[in-house]
Amino acid sequence: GGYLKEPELSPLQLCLENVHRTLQRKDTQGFFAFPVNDTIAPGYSNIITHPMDFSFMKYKIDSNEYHSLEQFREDFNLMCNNAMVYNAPETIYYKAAKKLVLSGSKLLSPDKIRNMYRSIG
Ligand SMILES: COc1ccc(OC)c(-c2cc(C(C)=O)n3cccnc23)c1
Repeated sequence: GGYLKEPELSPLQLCLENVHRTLQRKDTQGFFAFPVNDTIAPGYSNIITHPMDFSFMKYKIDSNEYHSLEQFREDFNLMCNNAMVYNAPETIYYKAAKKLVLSGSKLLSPDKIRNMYRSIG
């Protein structure tokens, strides 16, 4: 809308926005909404070499950096795995990541991915 040129989203981008929104809704506490920083997580940047969070994934969708659903799933799994590397198993972050990665594995199963590709033609 409006007079400024808004980039039209491709079918894959629209599909990724939907998947991203569905997964982010499960992060009710917002632990995965933004990058983890060394202030709230001491030594984080020394331990986690490839940080990932939902805001960065959204940026990558909108800048058309994902060329497949699988590439998106890799970033999602990276984000959850980072939390299970940095945080001890008894922490709320580790437990939230474990639950989130399970949700993602269901939503992004090979069968679900196949059906999504069929729907975007
Ligand atoms: C307590 O409130 C918040 C708010 C935002 C957070 O990350 C964006 C986090 C957070 C998120 C994480 C993760 C995901 O490892 N974390 C690890 C240690 C300490 N804090 C966090 C916690």
